[in-house]
Amino acid sequence: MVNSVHRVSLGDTWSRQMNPDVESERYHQSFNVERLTNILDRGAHNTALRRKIENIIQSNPDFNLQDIYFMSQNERYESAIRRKVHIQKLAQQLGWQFDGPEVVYIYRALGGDVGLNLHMVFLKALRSLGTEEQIAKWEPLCRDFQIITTYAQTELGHGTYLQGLETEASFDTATQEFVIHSPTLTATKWWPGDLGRTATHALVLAQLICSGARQGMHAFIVPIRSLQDHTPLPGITVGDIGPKMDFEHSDNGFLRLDHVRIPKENMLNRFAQILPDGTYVKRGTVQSNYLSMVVVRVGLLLDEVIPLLQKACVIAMRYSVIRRQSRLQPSDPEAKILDYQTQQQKLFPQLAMAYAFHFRAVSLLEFFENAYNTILKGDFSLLPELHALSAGLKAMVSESCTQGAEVCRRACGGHGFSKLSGLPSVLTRVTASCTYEGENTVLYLQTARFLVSNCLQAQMSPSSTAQRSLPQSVMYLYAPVLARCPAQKAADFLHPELYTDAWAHAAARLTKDSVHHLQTLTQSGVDKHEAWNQTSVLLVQAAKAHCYYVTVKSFTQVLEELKNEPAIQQVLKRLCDLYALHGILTNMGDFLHDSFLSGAQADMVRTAYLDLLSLIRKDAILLTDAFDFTDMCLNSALGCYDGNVYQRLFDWAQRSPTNTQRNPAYEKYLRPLLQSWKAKL
Ligand SMILES: CCCCCCC/C=C/C(=O)SCCNC(=O)CCNC(=O)[C@H](O)C(C)(C)COP(=O)(O)OP(=O)(O)OC[C@H]1O[C@@H](n2cnc3c(N)ncnc32)[C@H](O)[C@@H]1OP(=O)(O)O
Ligand SMILES: Cc1cc2nc3c(=O)[nH]c(=O)nc-3n(C[C@H](O)[C@H](O)[C@H](O)COP(=O)(O)OP(=O)(O)OC[C@H]3O[C@@H](n4cnc5c(N)ncnc54)[C@H](O)[C@@H]3O)c2cc1C
Repeated sequence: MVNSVHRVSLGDTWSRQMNPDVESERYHQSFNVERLTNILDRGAHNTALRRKIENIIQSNPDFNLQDIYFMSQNERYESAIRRKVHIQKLAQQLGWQFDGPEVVYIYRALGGDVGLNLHMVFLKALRSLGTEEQIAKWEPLCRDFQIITTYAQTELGHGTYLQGLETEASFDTATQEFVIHSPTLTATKWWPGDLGRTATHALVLAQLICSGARQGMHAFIVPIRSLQDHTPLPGITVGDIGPKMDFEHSDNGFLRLDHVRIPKENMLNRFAQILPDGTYVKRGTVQSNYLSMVVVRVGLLLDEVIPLLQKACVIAMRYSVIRRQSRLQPSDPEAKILDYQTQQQKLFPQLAMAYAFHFRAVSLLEFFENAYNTILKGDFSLLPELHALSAGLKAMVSESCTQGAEVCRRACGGHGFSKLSGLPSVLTRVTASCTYEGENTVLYLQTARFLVSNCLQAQMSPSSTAQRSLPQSVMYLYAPVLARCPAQKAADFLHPELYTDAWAHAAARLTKDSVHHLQTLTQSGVDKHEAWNQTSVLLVQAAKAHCYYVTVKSFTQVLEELKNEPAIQQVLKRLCDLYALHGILTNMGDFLHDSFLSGAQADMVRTAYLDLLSLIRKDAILLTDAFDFTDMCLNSALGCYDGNVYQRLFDWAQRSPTNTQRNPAYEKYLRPLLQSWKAKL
């Protein structure tokens, strides 16, 4: 079997010997797993390229991920840098583009455990905010790693509120330079990855001051370390921010700037420029310089966040078919824990979500690819919708993937608490994504702002011409919404149109309620900002429902495109149904609130949902196999393709330094303690 050989750790002797409990799950295939993998990869050619890269990585000992669970922070950092440097050498030898698909696949193969990730964030910001000449100057330096870069925006005192950033960039007309300065302790840059011990240049986001006026946040390329000996340059204080919950392989850092001078050309000028006399010339809005965050938010869903939930699902699902505990019938052998309905209820919604988010993120990426070039040319018409979609989806996906990863971890019982399961690392890593690139609540509120402004527009001009000009993703706000769900039996809830309408109804109702709440407050004399704050819990709820709706809608569109592949369509439809219905069940209050659903219909939803669990059960392992993670990438004793969990857990534990080194605590404390009683025994 070509595929299984690809997936297993070739160095492991037991990899060829399948655990029969996992093997039996693969006997009867109701759909073509390879074809589903190709769909997820967006083409068989991508699957082939990805596997080629994975084989190169897997057979090269320089990329070994063994033992990372036993490493200190320093060791993790050093090994991540080592891997990155090897990748760079390999890319040169094999003629890969430095930001080509190969590099994305290497990142995946190594579970993201590579250094210098902020280099790509810098590059995305350069391409978004720099002029063509600036890109032509700096991009080759990045490509060849003549410089190592980071993105330094967040400060000790501010991360979310970018208007509050304190770092100053004052233009000096006499020398035609910017003076970059941290005026207070709270202006210290804090958190940027690769800053603490590595970067030579930082893209510093600072308040531009020219001719005495503050012009908002702009981006400046600032050299921070010597290219000769890597020491901090004059005026620079830089270091590592200390231990973190995860991201130990990355040296998140701090940076203080004491009147550091940089040339005028180092301000990224796509959307704004300073004339030699200090006149400020604007080509966009203050928020144009936020574009790089939109770009990064879109990219990290498919490259970083969603794969973490997919991995958690693979690990927990494979473990759940080899773990046997208790009996379903007193006379039966012990049951696979995946045969318990409660275990299915934990894991299958996470699996459905992993698929739903994947397809939603692909659709967002396609929208982004269409909008991005027009935005770069100064046409901002699609930017508000792109910002609202990317902010809301980043928030929903990271939050749900974090919750999902924890569900998967706990579903593995005690072994899920062991780092060797791979699950704690998945969890702590995905947790970070709820905060970086925009804290989630704040991002939901950005989406809500877009919903409110479109809802108000609809109220003001309800004509059909006005409605047609509205952004695609919020059209449903204007469509006549059914007051009651028409379902009469459980099977009716398996119609994609029915549950998509249900989600549209809930999202529209929550948005309209928020708008009504805002209007009632302002009409009663409450200041509009205070009214916003007093409505913000409702607004976040509306934004979440909107994101759920667009995700359900994307998934149903994917199903329509699979009309000619009935087996795959059927298995994915079950996941789509489960995703939509699980959301309705867990937010039932929103659907009962205005009697859109009746109590009897709520029971039908539950019936349809529970029936789906047993249907998905027989395909569960194949659906996780389709993600096609290699054992190396999973790095999990519980999640390996061959299912040899117990042998692996035992063998990996032997490698712990605590089992191979002398115990200093015995010499220092335990021996004296034990020996003090010797005379009396
Ligand atoms: C590869 C994996 C490894 C992991 C790497 C991790 C790397 C991590 C890097 C980082 O974390 S970098 C730092 C990221 N920081 C943030 O994301 C900060 C979050 N804050 C913001 O985005 C903004 O400050 C804010 C929350 C949007 C608020 O900004 P502001 O107060 O200026 O705006 P508002 O008054 O709320 O809105 C004004 C107006 O502007 C529109 N808008 C806001 N942001 C954008 C945007 N990005 N693009 C386009 N438009 C935007 C907003 O909708 C308003 O429009 P109107 O409603 O007035 O039309
Ligand atoms: C692993 C990691 C890597 C990072 N990498 C980088 C990097 O490379 N470069 C970089 O510049 N930064 C980086 N960051 C910083 C990150 O972008 C910020 O921490 C993030 O944007 C959140 O900002 P904050 O810390 O100021 O949170 P805060 O805004 O202080 O959030 C604290 C609480 O306040 C609430 N809150 C704040 N404002 C509002 C509001 N207006 N309305 C309602 N509630 C609000 C939030 O919802 C949250 O509950 C990184 C962070 C992490 C954890």
